[in-house]
Amino acid sequence: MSYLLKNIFSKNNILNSTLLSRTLNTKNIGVFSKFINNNYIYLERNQNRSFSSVSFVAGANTTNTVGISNDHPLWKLGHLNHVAIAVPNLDNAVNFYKNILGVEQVSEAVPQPEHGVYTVFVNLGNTKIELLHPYGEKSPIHNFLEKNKNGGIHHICIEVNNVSKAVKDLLGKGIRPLDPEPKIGAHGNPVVFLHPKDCGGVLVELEQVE
Ligand SMILES: C[C@@H](C(=O)O)C(=O)SCCNC(=O)CCNC(=O)[C@H](O)C(C)(C)COP(=O)(O)OP(=O)(O)OC[C@H]1O[C@@H](n2cnc3c(N)ncnc32)[C@H](O)[C@@H]1OP(=O)(O)O
Repeated sequence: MSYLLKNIFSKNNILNSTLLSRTLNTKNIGVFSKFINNNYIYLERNQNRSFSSVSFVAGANTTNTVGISNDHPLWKLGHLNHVAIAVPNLDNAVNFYKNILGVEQVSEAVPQPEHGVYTVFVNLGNTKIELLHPYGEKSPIHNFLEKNKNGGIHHICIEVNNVSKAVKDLLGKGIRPLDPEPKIGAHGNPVVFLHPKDCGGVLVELEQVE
C-alpha cells in the first residue's frame, strides 16, 4: 500500500473521523466531517435535519507529505480587536457606556443583515466593545439572549493577518470554523467564527486586518 493510502486508512484518521462526527452535531448549523488527512467535508442541514448543501474545505497539511510544515507559520495572530456583548436593550446599553461611564466614541447602531445583528462600537482606545442586538428572526444571538436574559459577553475578536490561512491551519488542529468561508464583518474585513466547544467555551471571531 502506498504511503498516501496508508495515511488515508490509518487508525488515526478513522478514529478522528468518528470522534469528530459524533461531537460536531449542533442543531441547524453545518457539520464538519473529517475526510482525508486534514481535509473536511462541510454538510449543512436545514430545519428538517436533512442535508441541504455539501462543500469541500481543505485543511492545512500538518504532515510532511507535500512539504508544508507548521514549523513555519503561514499566518500571524494580532491584537484583541473587540469584546462583544449581547444586549437585550440597545438604548440602555448605549446610555450605560456613553452617559454613565462617559465613553466619548460610541458609534450609531448599524444593522448587519448578513450577520443578523445590530452593532454599536464603543471605542476605548486600546480596544473596542461591540454591543450586539438581534436583527431579524433568525439572529444567531437569539438563543444566547434567551439563556442570558440580561445579556452578557458573547464573543471575543482577535486580529489575524490572513483569515483563510488561519482557518486551514486551525482545521488541521481540530478547531472548527462555524462557516465554510469567511464573511465580511462589521469593519468591512473578512471574519470567521470558531466553535466555542473547540476554544475553551469561548466563541472566538478572527478578523483579517492587513
Ligand atoms: C457583525 C459581526 C462582527 O463582529 O463583525 C458579528 O459580531 S456577528 C455576531 C453574531 N454571529 C455569530 O455569533 C456567528 C457565530 N455563531 C453561531 O454560529 C451560533 O451562535 C453558535 C455559536 C453555533 C451557537 O448556535 P445556537 O445558538 O444555535 O446553539 P445553542 O444555543 O444550542 O448552543 C450550542 C452550544 O454552544 C454554546 N454557545 C452558544 N453561544 C455561545 C457563545 N456565544 N459563547 C460560548 N458558548 C456558546 C451553548 O451554550 C451550547 O452549549 P451546550 O451544548 O453545552 O449547552
